Amino acid sequence: MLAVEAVGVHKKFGSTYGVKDLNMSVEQGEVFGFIGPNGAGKSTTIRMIMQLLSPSSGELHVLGTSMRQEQPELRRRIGYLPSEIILYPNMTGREMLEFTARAHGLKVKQTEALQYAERLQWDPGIKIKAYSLGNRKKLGIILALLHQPELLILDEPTSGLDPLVQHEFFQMLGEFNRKWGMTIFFSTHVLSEVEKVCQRVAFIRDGELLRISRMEDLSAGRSHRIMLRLEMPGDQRENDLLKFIDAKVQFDGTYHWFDTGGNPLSNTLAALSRLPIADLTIRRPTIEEMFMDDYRVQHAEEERV
Ligand SMILES: Nc1ncnc2c1ncn2[C@@H]1O[C@H](COP(=O)(O)OP(=O)(O)OP(=O)(O)O)[C@@H](O)[C@H]1O
Repeated sequence: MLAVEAVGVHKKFGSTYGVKDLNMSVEQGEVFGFIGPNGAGKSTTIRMIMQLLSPSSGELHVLGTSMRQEQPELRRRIGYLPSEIILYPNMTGREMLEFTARAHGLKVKQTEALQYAERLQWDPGIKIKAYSLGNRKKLGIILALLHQPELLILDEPTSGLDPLVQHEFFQMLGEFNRKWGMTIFFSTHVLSEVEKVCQRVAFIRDGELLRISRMEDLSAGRSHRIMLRLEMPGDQRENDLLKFIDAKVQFDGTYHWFDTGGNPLSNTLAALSRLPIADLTIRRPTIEEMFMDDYRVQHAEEERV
């Protein structure tokens, strides 16, 4: 059984698409990252998985159940952290925990909620209206975990959490995944987050899923991006050394841009040291650039076939 399976799913809002022809499957027991810029369609997808929106067309299955009809029972098997959490402002954190636990037929002391609170450095004794953004987020995380769900859906879980708490949170996710086989689906726009915990990652943009990659395939053997300004002005693309480093070197009027390709960075730097450098920036490609590179390569291959 798959945890999530989308086949040709579209979601239209009037004349615009939230999601277009989404085809994706998430295995049970997998930690799956869902990456994309603002407005890409991440929350729309998550809201369809959570039955808060219905697909306009296509087939969506969650934990083996079709989303064609309301499936209230399914909610008990899923933990959900929305990107914006709605809470009762006059309750304390502990009262909110008790309230949600009761909805699951549980008492807080039967759950691990207070251990999670300690690990996330969260104080349950404060009124919700007095919580900072980070503390609201921590409460949202604990509420989503309270009933130890089979499938945990996290929409931008780390915004507002400081780095130490983020680290602990990722540790916890890894433990739940290993200990209980919890499937974790989380959306983010931060590469370092998916690198830490995800086995596979999907990239979505403008409502379209561009690609799904295994984490190790995405980052293996990646080149660096170099941005170089030379002492001499003007287009130096015909310079033998630059052509040797990357035959596809580009020039934007001020800077030359190129990739190290499969060459070790030290070889590129040794070659560059023979040029009169005025300014130099070296960076890893962003996740979007990685996906776009893979996407172009894939399409070029498809066109050749
Ligand atoms: N209820 C709605 N009514 C109309 N358009 C919507 C609605 N919800 C989302 N959209 C549109 O669908 C597209 C996808 O939005 P969505 O919120 O899913 O993106 P996202 O990837 O979650 O972005 P963000 O990171 O900014 O939350 C956007 O163009 C958005 O304006």
